[in-house]
This record gives sequence, structure tokens and C-alpha cells, in this order.
Amino acid sequence: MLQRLARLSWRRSAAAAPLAEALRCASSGSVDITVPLNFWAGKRRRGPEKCNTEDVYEPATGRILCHLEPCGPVEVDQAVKAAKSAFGHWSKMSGMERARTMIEAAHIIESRREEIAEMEVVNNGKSITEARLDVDSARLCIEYYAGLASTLAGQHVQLPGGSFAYTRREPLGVCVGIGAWNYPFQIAAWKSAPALACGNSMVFKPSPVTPVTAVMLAEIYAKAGAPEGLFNVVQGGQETGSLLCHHPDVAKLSFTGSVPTGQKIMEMASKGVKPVTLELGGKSPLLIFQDSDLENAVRGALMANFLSQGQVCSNGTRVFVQRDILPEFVEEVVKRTQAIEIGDPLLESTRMGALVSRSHLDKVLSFVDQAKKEGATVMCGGEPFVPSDPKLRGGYYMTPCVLSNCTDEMTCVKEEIFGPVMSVLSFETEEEVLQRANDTTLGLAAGVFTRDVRRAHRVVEHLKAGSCFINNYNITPVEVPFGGFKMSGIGRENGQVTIEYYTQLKTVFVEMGDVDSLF
Ligand SMILES: NC(=O)c1ccc[n+]([C@@H]2O[C@H](COP(=O)([O-])OP(=O)(O)OC[C@H]3O[C@@H](n4cnc5c(N)ncnc54)[C@H](O)[C@@H]3O)[C@@H](O)[C@H]2O)c1
Ligand SMILES: C[N+](C)(C)CCCC=O
Repeated sequence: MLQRLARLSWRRSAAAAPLAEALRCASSGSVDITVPLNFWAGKRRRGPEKCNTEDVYEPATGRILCHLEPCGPVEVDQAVKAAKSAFGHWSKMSGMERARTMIEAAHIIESRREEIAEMEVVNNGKSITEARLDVDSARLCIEYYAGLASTLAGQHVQLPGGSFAYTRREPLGVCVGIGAWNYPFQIAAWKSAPALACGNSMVFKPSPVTPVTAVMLAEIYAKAGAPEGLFNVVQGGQETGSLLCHHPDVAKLSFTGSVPTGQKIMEMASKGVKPVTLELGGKSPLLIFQDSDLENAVRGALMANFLSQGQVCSNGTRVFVQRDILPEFVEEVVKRTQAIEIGDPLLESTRMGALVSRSHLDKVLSFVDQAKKEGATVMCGGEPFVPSDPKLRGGYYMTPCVLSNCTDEMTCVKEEIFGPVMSVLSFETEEEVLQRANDTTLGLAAGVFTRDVRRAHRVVEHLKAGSCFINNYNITPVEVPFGGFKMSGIGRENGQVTIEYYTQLKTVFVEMGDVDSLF
């Protein structure tokens, strides 16, 4: 199935790139990608002729998957020019017309769901079950903003003497999207869908670690009838990213990634006074009160920590459990964590695949070592994992880890680990846990489990976080805004409010009488 779908899809691009034969896809360990991964003005394109290519790995096996050709100033400029030209046309279309193209793109994503999900797995290492949900979220986001495209409207304001003013919600122009590696296809869709719905065009730069699927989205928009240059992909790392941020024809920057990079993006944006959306890291608290439904609290804690091998910005990695239920909670969480099936991410039975890279795996494991040194107890996991299948032996696997006896000063409790490591802390009172939960510079998400409805709302009112969950965790319906407080970010993705981040308001005064001049 995988082989058939991958061949078909890459053959479709063969007219533009006779390199499609190079892709032989069957299962983990058998994919080679040699088709170009840059895309602008309607076509896949190679990077600069003389560039230092970078190896891209398949996390499940540790094999080289493809070679990244980072774009330089010439290519970035070509992509931005293409986007600028598409903007001229796209921004003049009605919302209904734009919606038609976007809905068609959503249909194509639906029909290619399996193939996109498989490519995401091959490049990112997450389980196929999760990758399918990510593709669904991307599609739903495009459908949702297609629905909003025709609703963009201004206000009419009556003024004295029959004069009036009205406001127009106008697109910004060429928007730049820069993505992280943990949700490559979904991030590309979460950024492009609202941008395009509002009449903007986009140049998107995926993480150099996961370059493969954003370009599939570019092909899909093109196939759906988008004007050439509407959604472009340039590959590369920080140099390419910074060329994009500084480009004078770029009107807006939307970034998903770490706090230190977000700070640099904001600095670069300040040079051109460009608006920014920043979706940054987190170290989110999950509060479990003793009156919780324990089964749901345990499920919530697992969802808050182990999706995508723990590489999720919103993860609730500081799990505060009220003292009376701590032993029972830890026992159950550990039992379920030990039962998580780790292995080939393309197998249906796998629940945890490989971390994204060797260096990231080493970093996560070093956090576990540090936690031990600082006095935390490893209740389970935290070790490298070597699957029995020989082809997976070079992959980047580890056993999911639960740490107990954690205290607020420990590194594992203070820093974003971005791996499958849950830190469990105990607390006595609501007041105490709120103070400790908020004692961080970050504020992406937070959760509370309790059966007491009044406490639930009282607690979320005091939690300083952009996304709060009551009796659930890590669900992100696209109709609902997502984003952080404090150093976790600026602006929101998803929901109606995001329209405001991809448009600007023009006010028009209309005089119906004579000019009342003071001179
Ligand atoms: N809040 C959210 O929605 C969200 C979602 C996913 C990931 N994240 C965060 O992302 C981080 C992990 O992702 P990462 O390691 O890819 O982050 P990162 O900051 O290292 O890189 C993110 C992107 O920025 C680019 N980049 C790096 N330096 C740049 C520069 N100077 N100028 C322009 N672009 C530059 C990278 O090439 C990449 O595409 C975690 O901190 C995680 O919490 C946040
Ligand atoms: C879909 N999730 C799991 C909530 C992830 C949102 C994006 C953050 O990394």
C-alpha cells in the first residue's frame, strides 16, 4: 500500500522532475528522496548550484533519507517575488473564490491522507496513527479558514452631518512562515490556511530536519488551482530563515519554534516593523486534585506527555498530584507508560516511534541523567531503546520515562525537555499549587483535573497560560485559538481571532458636507 501510494504521488511530479523514480517507498528503511524539495512559482526546484547540502535522516532507522539544498539570497528572492506576484491576483479575488481553491486543496489532502502521513512518519519518526491525525488537523484547518474567507468584513460608523466612516479588513501581503520539526505538515497548514484565506501569499520554510512534507502541501495548493507562487517552500536553516525575515517585500513573520529563535525573529521583525506571530516553547503544568476521576486523570497525563515522543510544545510535563492520591496515580501512570508499544512508527500497533534526531535523543537522555543526579526517582524508562528488527537498530528510540520525587528547583522541572519525560510533583493545597504552577517564564498551556466544577473554573482563572484544559489535555480543535502567554509567544493560531493576525484594518472617512477648515 505504502509503496503504491508513494510511487503514484511522486510520479505525478515526474513531469516537472524526472527524479521521481529515485523514491522507492515500502516501509521504514526503504525510502530515498531525490526529488527537489524547494518549490516556488508553481514548481519543485533545486537549491543553489553550489551549495553545501545537508543530510536529512530517517529517525526510525538512522539512514540518510535525502540531502537538503539550503536556499541562498537568490532563491529566497525568487520565492518572495513569486509570492508577491501571486498576491497581486489572489488578494483581488473574493473570499468565496479563494474558499473554492482552499476547499479543493482540503479534498486533495483527504484523498492523499495516507501518503502524506507516511511521508511524515518517514521524516519525523512519529507513529502512523498520530501522523494521520496531524494530516486531518491540517485539512480541517484549511476547511475552517475556507469557511471564514467570505466572512471578512469591516464596520460602518455613522458620523455627524450624514458623514460616515467604514473599515476594510485588508491582507498584509507576502507572509513568511517558519516551522519547527515536530508537526511539519500541520504547522505548514496552520500557518498557510489563515494567511491564504485572508488574501495573503506565503513563503514557508520548514525545519531543515523535516523538509519533506511542506513541499507536498505546496503541490496540493497548486493542483487545487492556486495561482503560481501563492504558497512557496524554501529549504534551509537559520541563514535562509534570516534572509526571509529581512526581505523588504515580506510583510509578516509567523514563527513556530524555540524561545531563543523566537527572540531573534522578533528582533529581525523590529528592523522592518513587521508584525509577528510567535508560537514558542512551554513547560506547562497539569494539576490533578484528589477528587479527580483517576482513570481520566491518568489518561490525561499520558496524553499530556507522550504524544509525538513527548516532542510537543504544549505538553503538561510538570504533573502536580495532590498528596493523598499520589501513590495510586504514580502506580497507574507507570503501569500504562511501561505498556506503550515502542518501535517501527509505520506499524499500526506502534504507539511511540523514534525521536527526531540522534542529537535530540542524546539531549533528552542527558536530562534524565541530570534528574537522577539531582535526586529524582526514575519510576520507569529513560533508557535508549533498541528494537529487535535489525533495520531499526540505528533509529533514535528511548523508553518513555516517569520521574517521581521531583521538586521545583530540579532541571527536569524547570527546562523544556521536549521528549517523553514526565516529572511528577506532589502538592497539598490549591493556593500552593497555583503559585508553583505559575512560577515559570513560560505560559503556553495548563490543565486541571477535578470533579469540582467551581474549583476547575477558579483554578483556570488563575493559571497564567494561553490554552487551559479542564479534565482533558492536548486537544486542539482548529476552531479554537491556540497560543501562549509570557515567553511562550505572541498572537494565536486557529480560531476566528487569527484573521486579525493576517489582516490589517483600513479606516476610510467619507465627508458628505463641506470641509470645515480652520484656515
Ligand atoms: N507553541 C507552538 O505552537 C510550538 C509548536 C511546535 C514547536 N514549538 C517549539 O519549538 C521548539 C522545537 O522546535 P525546533 O527545535 O525546530 O526550534 P528552533 O527554534 O530550533 O527552529 C525553528 C525554526 O526556526 C528556524 N531558525 C533557526 N534559527 C533561525 C534564525 N536565526 N532566523 C530564522 N529562522 C531560524 C529553524 O531552521 C526552524 O525552521 C520547542 O521549543 C517547541 O516548544 C512550539
Ligand atoms: C496537536 N497538538 C498535539 C496539540 C500539538 C500542537 C502543536 C504543538 O507542538
